[in-house]
Parts: sequence; C-alpha cells; structure tokens
Amino acid sequence: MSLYVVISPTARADGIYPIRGYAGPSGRLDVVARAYLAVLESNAVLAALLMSGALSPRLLIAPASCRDRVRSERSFMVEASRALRGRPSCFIVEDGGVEALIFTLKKFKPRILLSERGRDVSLHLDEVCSSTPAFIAGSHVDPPRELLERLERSLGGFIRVSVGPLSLHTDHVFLLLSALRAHSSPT
Ligand SMILES: C[S@@+](CC[C@H](N)C(=O)[O-])C[C@H]1O[C@@H](n2cnc3c(N)ncnc32)[C@H](O)[C@@H]1O
Repeated sequence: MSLYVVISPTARADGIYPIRGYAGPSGRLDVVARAYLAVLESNAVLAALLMSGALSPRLLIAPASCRDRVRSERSFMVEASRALRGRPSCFIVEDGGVEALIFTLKKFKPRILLSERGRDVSLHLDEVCSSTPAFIAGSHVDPPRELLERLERSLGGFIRVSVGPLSLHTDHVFLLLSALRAHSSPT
C-alpha cells in the first residue's frame, strides 16, 4: 500500500465552496482532486493537508475504499466538501492536521519528497517501487519551507526525488510515479 500526500497552502479546510466553479473559491482543492484521480494503484491512500481559511490546518484522507465511488474531479469535490462539513462521506477528516499528517506518514516508509531539485528518479527506483512508500508533493504551489522542516525533524528526513528538471503539475508527477510502480509490480 502506498500513500500520496499533497500539501496545499491555499486549500480551504472548511469545505465551503460552490459545486460549480469550485476551483478558486476552494483555494484550488481541484488540484488535489486531480492528483487523487491520477494515481493508478487501487490500494493507494491520498492525504491532503489543507492549510487555508479560518480553521487550523486539517488533514483530508481519501482511503482506497473510496476509489469505486469517487471517479471524477466533481465527485471528489462533493465528497471532500461533505467530509469537511461533518456530513457522511467516505473521506475522513482529521483536525490537528500537521500532527495527523506526521502520525500518518510514520506508517509509511520510505518517505519521498517530490521536488524539481531532488535527485533523479532513476537513482531511486527501488524506493519508489517498494511496498509501502509515501510520496509528498506540493499543490499548485510548493509546501511552505517551515512546514517541511517541521516534518523532517519529526520524521528524520526525506529522500528528495525529481522526475526531471521541469516543474510539473502534481497530478502528472503522481501519474508518473504510480505508472513506474505498476510497471514494476509482478503480474
Ligand atoms: C506545480 S508544482 C508547484 C510549484 C512549482 N514548484 C513552481 O515553483 O512553479 C507541484 C508540485 O509537484 C512536485 N513537482 C513538480 N515538478 C516536479 C519534478 N520535476 N520532480 C519532482 N516533483 C515535482 C513538487 O512537489 C511541487 O511542489
């Protein structure tokens, strides 16, 4: 099982946004939705740290069991809004988001931070294709440096991996990684 994490400094943690025209009003939670949909593995978990709005950061978790139900960007946005507003949902919300993220990340290893400035992915294929990795990426903007430093202190560091010199969208990075993992899995 793998964990894909998106850290979004701008996504609203209260789930209050319209279901039509949600991109701006949600603080670009649509970027997280597309990152979720890009992951090919059926047993992957997605966790998103939503850091904006009046509430403290919260952790939105999309378990693997939601994959059959949430198959479009819009259904992700509906399900996320329900979970964040305390309504029944297959997603889970943890308050105390940063600590919840650290707790979740501790269950996965190795922990791979995706960064344009990391070491080339070809040098880390064993770690990328291992059984329980965590992949951590920014949203449409990078994660705040202080947050990464805090996570690193709590978790004892990351492997920093790049999938190339260009700055890509988060969903493209996740698609590439999960395709590499699918390719390496025994048939
Ligand atoms: C759209 S980028 C964020 C902003 C981008 N770093 C910039 O300054 O324009 C989204 C996230 O995808 C990941 N990412 C983007 N390009 C990457 C690459 N070439 N290799 C590894 N990760 C990458 C990083 O985690 C980044 O925070």
